[in-house]
Amino acid sequence: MAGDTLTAPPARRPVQPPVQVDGLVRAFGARTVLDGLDLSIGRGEFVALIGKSGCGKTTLLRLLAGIDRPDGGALRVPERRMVVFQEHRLLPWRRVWRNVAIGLRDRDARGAAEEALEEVGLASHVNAWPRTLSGGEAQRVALARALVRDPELLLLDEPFAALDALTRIKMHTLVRRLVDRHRPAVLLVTHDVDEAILLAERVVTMRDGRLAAEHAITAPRGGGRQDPEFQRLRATLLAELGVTEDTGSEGGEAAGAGEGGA
Ligand SMILES: Nc1ncnc2c1ncn2[C@@H]1O[C@H](COP(=O)(O)OP(=O)(O)OP(=O)(O)O)[C@@H](O)[C@H]1O
Repeated sequence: MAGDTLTAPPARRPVQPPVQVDGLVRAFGARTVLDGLDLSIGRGEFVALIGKSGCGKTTLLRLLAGIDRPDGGALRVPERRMVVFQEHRLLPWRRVWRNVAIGLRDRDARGAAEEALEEVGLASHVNAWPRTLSGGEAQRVALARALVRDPELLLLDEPFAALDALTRIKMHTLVRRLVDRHRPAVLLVTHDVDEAILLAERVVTMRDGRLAAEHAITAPRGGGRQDPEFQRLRATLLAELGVTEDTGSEGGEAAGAGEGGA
């Protein structure tokens, strides 16, 4: 009879999310910036973090990057993690490919760098000097430098904030394509509500040192700003941030970038 021989199904280990943060605390003097923050990011998940200026977004990102240490709580992050900052941080005395290849132990570091540069559309700039690049090109090199290391976690700290609106739109498309291909877990810190909705799968907001709310993005990708779901979420997020849409003003500085759709 079927079932006589009972073979236990192979024990399945629960899949641990690459990023798991529990009760994170970080204080600077008397100011507690992170006050028991919890966050988890799944494998290949793209999370955007928004919140008023000074609420602690970069502080959290620096802790995840391992640049800073927490005062309390637990933090689990993958070993292979890379950060792209608002400014490109390229070394001006090294050619573009060498900037990408810095610290690579591969025997063919140059080949790997060239491949990554091709992926971001800069195959023709392999031998260029950083000072000859536009802002958008330099940020693409910074992206190539991050991706060439095949990170399990990609931390993006307002990487598009200093770019003009058109370049920003192109960067959105590029980043989404690269993330779809490489599938790292991503945390994007941004002031731009539209950017958060267009790029992420989940948007979390931060207030008083903790996550205040989270929203799964259900707006269809490529639906653009006119999509009703996009509009609804945008209004919700702006309200959470205390932004009055009429004037576009608030205590912080969250706003849209003027994008028709990525
Ligand atoms: N090393 C430090 N020493 C002292 N205070 C700090 C330090 N780093 C951050 N802070 C303070 O912690 C608070 C949070 O800063 P953080 O840069 O994380 O905010 P943010 O949300 O990223 O702001 P913004 O959106 O303006 O970039 C601020 O009040 C800041 O002055």
